[in-house]
Amino acid sequence: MIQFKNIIKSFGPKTVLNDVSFDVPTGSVFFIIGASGVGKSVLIKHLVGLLYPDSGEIWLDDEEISKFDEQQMGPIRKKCAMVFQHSTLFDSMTCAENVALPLRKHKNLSLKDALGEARKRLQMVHMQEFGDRYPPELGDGMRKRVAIARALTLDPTYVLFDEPTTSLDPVSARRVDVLIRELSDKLGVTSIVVSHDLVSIFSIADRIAMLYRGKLRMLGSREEFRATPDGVVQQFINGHATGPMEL
Ligand SMILES: Nc1ncnc2c1ncn2[C@@H]1O[C@H](COP(=O)(O)OP(=O)(O)OP(=O)(O)O)[C@@H](O)[C@H]1O
Repeated sequence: MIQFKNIIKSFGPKTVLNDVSFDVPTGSVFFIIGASGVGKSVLIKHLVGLLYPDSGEIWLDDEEISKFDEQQMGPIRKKCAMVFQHSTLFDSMTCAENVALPLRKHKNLSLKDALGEARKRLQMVHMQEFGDRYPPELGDGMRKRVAIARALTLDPTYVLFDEPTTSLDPVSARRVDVLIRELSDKLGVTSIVVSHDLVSIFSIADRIAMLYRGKLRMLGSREEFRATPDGVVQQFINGHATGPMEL
């Protein structure tokens, strides 16, 4: 379980997160939503030690990671893998070699064993037949799935997705949604997804946290979000140009 407790984070005079608290239940697909610039990426960067709160606590499986130094964050980064918005695959390596890279680095496997493990991860994302292809030969959706396979190499408990469907065509986006759902349902992975994609949110989220003007505006299920009388939430989830939201 992940717990954010009273997180405050400012950059200079600008307070981005102002007393944000919520829990992410284990095994769930948990979405963090909100307008551009509201602090969604800032929040998830705290989970891998890319940022630290000015005050407040972050707990991950009974450890207060917001107090951890760089060395202590090492094992946390294995437990908590991140899939960045833009694919960070190496173009000069095959997909299997890309996925094998963290195994070679962290598990000291031989090339042959690492490639064998990599092919298993590619199978998890339904990309097994593309192991010998190079990333530039593939479309954006397939590259995203290879990046997800690479994030799975060290058997993480948590996978953080930063806008995984942004810039994908609708069919590829839905395939990525299905995959994120499968990772939770079949492997028990807890997925934290930062997204604006309303179709994704309302197809696969177990729980949703909406940030607004530095605060947690609402935490709930898809049904609770659909039913809320909160005008700000309704404007956001219905994508209305006008309404009470201040941008
Ligand atoms: N390292 C940093 N230094 C200064 N300001 C930062 C830093 N990182 C983020 N910010 C600011 O924090 C605010 C929130 O940024 P963040 O990237 O979390 O937004 P977001 O909700 O993920 O937006 P988007 O949906 O557009 O990606 C922005 O105003 C951004 O400029």
